[in-house]
Amino acid sequence: MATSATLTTTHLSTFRNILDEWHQNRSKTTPTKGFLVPFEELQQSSKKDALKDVIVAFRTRPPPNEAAEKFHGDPDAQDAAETEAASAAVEFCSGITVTSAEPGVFFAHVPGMKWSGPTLTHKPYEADLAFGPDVGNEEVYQRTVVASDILSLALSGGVGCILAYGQTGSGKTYTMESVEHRVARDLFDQARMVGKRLVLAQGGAQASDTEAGDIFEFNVTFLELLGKHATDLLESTEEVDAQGNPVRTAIAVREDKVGNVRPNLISSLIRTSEELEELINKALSHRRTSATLRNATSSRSHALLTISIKNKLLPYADEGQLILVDLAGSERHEDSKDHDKQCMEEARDNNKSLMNLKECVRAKAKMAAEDGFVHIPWRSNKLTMLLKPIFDIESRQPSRAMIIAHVSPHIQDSVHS
Ligand SMILES: Nc1ncnc2c1ncn2[C@@H]1O[C@H](COP(=O)(O)OP(=O)(O)OP(=O)(O)O)[C@@H](O)[C@H]1O
Repeated sequence: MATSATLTTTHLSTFRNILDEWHQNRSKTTPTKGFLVPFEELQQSSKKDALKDVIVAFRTRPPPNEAAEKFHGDPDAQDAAETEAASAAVEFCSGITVTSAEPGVFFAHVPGMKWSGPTLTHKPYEADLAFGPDVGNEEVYQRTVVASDILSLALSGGVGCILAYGQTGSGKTYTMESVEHRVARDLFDQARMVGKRLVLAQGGAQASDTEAGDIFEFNVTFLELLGKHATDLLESTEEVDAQGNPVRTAIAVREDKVGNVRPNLISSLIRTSEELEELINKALSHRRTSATLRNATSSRSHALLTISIKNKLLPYADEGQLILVDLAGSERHEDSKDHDKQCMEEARDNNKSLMNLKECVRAKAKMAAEDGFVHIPWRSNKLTMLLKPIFDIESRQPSRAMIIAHVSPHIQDSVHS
């Protein structure tokens, strides 16, 4: 049985004691194994064999500083107001336990109530990787994007996709923006290396001055999907609506006559890391944010950055694609109850598209594991239609999806998690 928010707050100290005891017992029985390769050795590591088509990583954010301090108890907190503030803060930090490890697991500590008093059920969830609150953005990037070799896959004509998934306020944009900037930093160096190998393989002499642009052409689009409405984040506009949000041209998301989903977006030719970085900054500054109960700067939309990579040496080869997706947050009913009608509809459409995405990811993972046919319902939603290169089983292109699932540390979110 799940408890209400009030009940959770009332029994926080009991929950904290149960949790402390659980942590003590767990450390005796299950030593944490940690990551297979230490961070310092990651760059040299060649652990790239047997990569899966779908890789899932958990990430949790640290609680705000003052909440962490209060969680460990303030013996001097005497008055009721202080205790109440401590209780409110404590809610932030006791709902889950994520230990950084590979393979990874997170425990949701689900509060409940029995005749004998408050209880916590410790539910484990497994994934390929897990990042606790102490792991920084560079390490997350190295262990996900770099270790899964997604840039090389896209440069070799495949489709690489990185998705940040999770509840609103759980840290998706924090992760994804850092991934986007690091991809901008690394893509052209990686392209130069892949390009040189290609020139050699074609019997050409390895020219030390081969540049990424000699071999590849990079075109970038940036789409925002809010509810059912798609717009182009690279479109500049001065016009704003009654809420002060920029008014942009609606973009149709549909299959064309030959089955491609190619929305009519501004496509920018990019030649250097700096140009890509500038474009990302421009698009992100256009992204709409609004305050929600859980996040003062919630994005509330899906943002898809797509880098198409044409190989100039192999004009008939498939174009590689790198798709970086900062998904809209899933919102519980309680999180959206203060929304106006339009926001409610958007939250409902967002949740629906996320459900659909989950179905497609599960079907793709099942298909990869069983090596047989599984129907992937990617046509049911605009979001999954935009991810057709990943989900279409008729596609000849190899693909890999890395899902970074963000888990809120808040105890009242454990049921949702
Ligand atoms: N790992 C982290 N370390 C430090 N701060 C973090 C971390 N993750 C998130 N934050 C901070 O938490 C706040 C919420 O994060 P963010 O906006 O990324 O959440 P979100 O999941 O994208 O939310 P929404 O779906 O509402 O847009 C931000 O202020 C962000 O800087």
